[in-house]
Amino acid sequence: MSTILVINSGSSSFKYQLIDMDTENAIASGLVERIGESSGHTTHRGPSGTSERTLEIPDHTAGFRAMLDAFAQSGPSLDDDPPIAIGHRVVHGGKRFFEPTIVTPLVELNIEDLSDLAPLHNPANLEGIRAAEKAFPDVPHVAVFDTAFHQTLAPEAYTYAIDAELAERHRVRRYGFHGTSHKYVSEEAARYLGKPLADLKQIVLHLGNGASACAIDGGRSVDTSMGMTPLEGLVMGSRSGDIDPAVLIHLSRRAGLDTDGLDELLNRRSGLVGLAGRGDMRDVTRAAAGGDASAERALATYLHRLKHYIGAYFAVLGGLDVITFTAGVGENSEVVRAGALEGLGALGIRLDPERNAVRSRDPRTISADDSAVTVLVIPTDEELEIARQTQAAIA
Ligand SMILES: Nc1ncnc2c1ncn2[C@@H]1O[C@H](COP(=O)(O)OP(=O)(O)O)[C@@H](O)[C@H]1O
Ligand SMILES: CC(=O)OP(=O)(O)O
Ligand SMILES: [Mg+2]
Repeated sequence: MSTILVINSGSSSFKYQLIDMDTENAIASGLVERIGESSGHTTHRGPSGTSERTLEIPDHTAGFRAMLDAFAQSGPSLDDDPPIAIGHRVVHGGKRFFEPTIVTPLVELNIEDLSDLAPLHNPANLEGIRAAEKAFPDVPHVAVFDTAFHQTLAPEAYTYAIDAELAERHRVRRYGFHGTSHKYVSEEAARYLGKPLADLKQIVLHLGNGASACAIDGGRSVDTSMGMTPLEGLVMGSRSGDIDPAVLIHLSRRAGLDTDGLDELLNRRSGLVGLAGRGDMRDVTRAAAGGDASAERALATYLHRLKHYIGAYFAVLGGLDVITFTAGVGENSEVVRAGALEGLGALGIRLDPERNAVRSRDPRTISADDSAVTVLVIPTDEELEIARQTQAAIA
């Protein structure tokens, strides 16, 4: 059996899947959570069921070891049947990386060099790569970049209107993220509808802990809401998304916040956390339904921003065939889907409330039959997409 192990590292957690490339089925998958907190947690699903452990996981290296222990204890054995390659999600590829790339010491240096553009993500990605190289020194490691899918953005979509020379020197431009997910989901949408990708104007709303919108024309990313870093755009779990840049100037002058303080504010104490004191959309929608005023405000702000991007991308695309919701919030929250599309009948967007209420792990249509724009829910599978690209890179 040829398998590929995929590591999708986040700032305080990582997900993994061992995928059989002949069938594209996950033989094992799991989650290592709360890395760096006093009690970490692992969940491993393998052929013999699900096993969980609570233990201290100080860093991603320890997290990787905890994953190897889970494989050793609950199977399948990675010693008896080692993967043919390891695929790694790397969030920021800057201007250098547009393709899945076999990891070398030079590639690692470049990923490290891009860390200040993705401080929550690239250091964790690199730590995952290094731990994996120690455990599997004899197989190729492939980096698959979140930024790669957005290489098709036109200059007017990636340019910030500041001093051009300064921007060039400091690599300031829109790169965009979640590209692996936007690519996978937009291709799945075309497949589900039985229509050529080349004929479709699509908006994909990737709403997880981090969230981004993407306008896709004929399979090419033409605009996306995240920017130079994964901070711009939509309201997220703990990130602000769009904000008047002068707010930073004001807060540094009047509230005594230095650059680290501003970084911490915008990346960790903003978004749903900043507005409602909690970053998980399940808690926010529950509290809002119970009449909690700050949760109501947080949800309304989140939905207003989403609607704003849907309208903007309709205009950028010059028409629209499909809107697809994906990732944790997009796949699971009927309240968010309904709220984001409420009042968009004039754009030909009409939800069917009964279809929207269906809970399922399958791709599904949630728009009404008379809706000009088809609205879908499609579960993302970044790990499968990374495995496919890893296989192509080593072929
Ligand atoms: N039933 C649900 N209703 C609303 N939100 C949900 C539900 N299930 C999961 N979520 C949201 O999904 C988020 C995680 O999404 P996910 O795509 O796994 O994020 P990430 O990959 O960024 O960690 C959680 O923080 C939670 O807010
Ligand atoms: C790029 C990004 O924000 O990723 P995540 O949603 O996994 O935090
Ligand atoms: Mg994610």
